[in-house]
Amino acid sequence: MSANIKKPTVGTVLECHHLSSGYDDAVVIEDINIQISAGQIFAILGKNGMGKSTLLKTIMGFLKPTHGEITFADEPIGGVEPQKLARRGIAYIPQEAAIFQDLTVEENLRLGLSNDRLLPSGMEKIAAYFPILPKRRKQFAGTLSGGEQKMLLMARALMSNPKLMLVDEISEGLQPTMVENITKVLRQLATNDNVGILLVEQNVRFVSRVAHSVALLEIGRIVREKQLDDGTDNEQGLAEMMRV
Ligand SMILES: Nc1ncnc2c1ncn2[C@@H]1O[C@H](COP(=O)(O)OP(=O)(O)OP(=O)(O)O)[C@@H](O)[C@H]1O
Repeated sequence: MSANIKKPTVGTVLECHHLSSGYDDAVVIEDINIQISAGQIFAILGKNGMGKSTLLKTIMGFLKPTHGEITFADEPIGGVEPQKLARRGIAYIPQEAAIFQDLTVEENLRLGLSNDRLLPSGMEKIAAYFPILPKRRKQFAGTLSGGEQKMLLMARALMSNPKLMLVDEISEGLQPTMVENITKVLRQLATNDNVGILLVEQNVRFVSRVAHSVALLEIGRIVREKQLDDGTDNEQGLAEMMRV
């Protein structure tokens, strides 16, 4: 797996510059500075309540920055509505299983499309990444297993050919084999499709295998950063970074 790590070489897709945000008067994330290139997987590690989801919600336009800037492909996007950002190429995969349980797999996937004519090419792409989903296209999404529902969430995001993916604790509650599967898919998306990926996670093992770069978030601030080395076991180093 790690032998496939591609060093990011191309332009910046996302930049947060002195970004702060929160809810009403409560500042939750403060002075966040990150830069993600096309083809790079950047992970933010943090324990419960540190502000990981708040960061993604701010980038995706659900919350307005109280300070600082966010740029996507060099364009400022702070406070731009989520639907507009989705059309511009940002896919958001929330922590909660945000699929429509009473719709079929295919109907859920169609919701990721701006134009129905793109369905065949979208399904082809999904078949390559998640072969099980086209086989289940007529099945109600609510009857999929928890892991399959996460796959469907990711697959729906892929239907729009995103340039940037914001992924909130995708590994939570998943079996190790499913986590491995998702690791492969994320790596391929970065390597083959040049997607920039921002993950927020608590799962050190998963992050150590999937990410190129890691930042540790503590009470809304990035306190440490680390580049992960190709082909070496990064898990112990990351676990130590979490502890100190
Ligand atoms: N809608 C909200 N209104 C007010 N405070 C909120 C809201 N959502 C989250 N918070 C607070 O913001 C802080 C950070 O929450 P956030 O969900 O961003 O953390 P997290 O790192 O994603 O945690 P977890 O891993 O548990 O999901 C917490 O103290 C939380 O209580």
